[in-house]
This record gives sequence, C-alpha cells and structure tokens, in this order.
Amino acid sequence: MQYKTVTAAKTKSIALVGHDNRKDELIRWCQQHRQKLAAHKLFATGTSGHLVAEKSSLKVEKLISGPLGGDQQIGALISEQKIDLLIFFWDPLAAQPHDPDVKALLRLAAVWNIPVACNQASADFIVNSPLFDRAYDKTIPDYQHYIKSRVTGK
Ligand SMILES: O=C(CO)COP(=O)(O)O
Repeated sequence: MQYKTVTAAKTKSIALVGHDNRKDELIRWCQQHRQKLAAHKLFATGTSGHLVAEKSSLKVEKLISGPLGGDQQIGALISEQKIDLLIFFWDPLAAQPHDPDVKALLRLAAVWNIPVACNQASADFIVNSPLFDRAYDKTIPDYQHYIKSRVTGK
C-alpha cells in the first residue's frame, strides 16, 4: 500500500458511539468536555446521538442506530475521510448482535489512521492533546494510486 499525507483541519469531525452499558459514561464524558467538543462537528449513532444531544445540549448529527446500520454509516464516512476522530465506548463485557459491524468500524478506523478512544482515559488523552484543536498532518492510504495500480496492473 502506498500512503499519502493529508491534513485534518483544526475543526475536527468527531464520531461518538456508546454501547448500551457504556452510554452513561459517554454522556458524562461529553458533559465534562462540553466546551471543547462544542467547537467541533459531532456525529453519532442514533441512540447515543439523541442522548448526548439531550443531556449535554451539544449539536450532534444523528445517524441510524448502531444495530440498524449506524456503525456502518460511520465506517463509510471514515472511508470518505469525513471523520477525524472516533470516540467509541464499546462494551467488552456483553455480546452485541451487530458484532460484525462493530469490528468493521474498528477495522476501518485502523485502515484510515483515525485516532480511536475505546474508554474514558483514552478519550481524556485525546481531548487534552494539543493536536485536538490544531490542524494535523497524517498519512492515509493513497486511494488514487491503489485503484490505478489495481486497474492497470502497474
Ligand atoms: O450499537 C452501537 C454501536 O455499535 C451504538 O448504537 P446506538 O447509539 O444507536 O445505541
């Protein structure tokens, strides 16, 4: 795979996702960091998004609920380079009916070099990083090169 450098803008697009047993933790984290988060564009799976918006007054673009396709929507936005950060409080202690979608989302975040926080401590490190409010150069797969070499065999 060939890679290229792109710049994540100062204003980030942040995806917020919490499994049911971890939604309270996600909401508390959003309330705690409300001021910092308000400067960015927020997306979330359906239930998480409604709850975060209601309980923190943050503006959130709500996608479909996770088990009905929301994880896949966020994955698609990541592959279109429309998400810069993923805060995903997934549940390590309960099986999810849509486990393949959860894995797919985490896989795409790894493919596209997206910082991921799976718990409150990681999320704290991310939100307090100087890079959180600043433009950031990162490497991602060079799709133009990838597709050209697949099509032409060169
Ligand atoms: O299931 C989820 C992520 O895998 C979250 O979806 P909801 O926010 O709709 O509960």
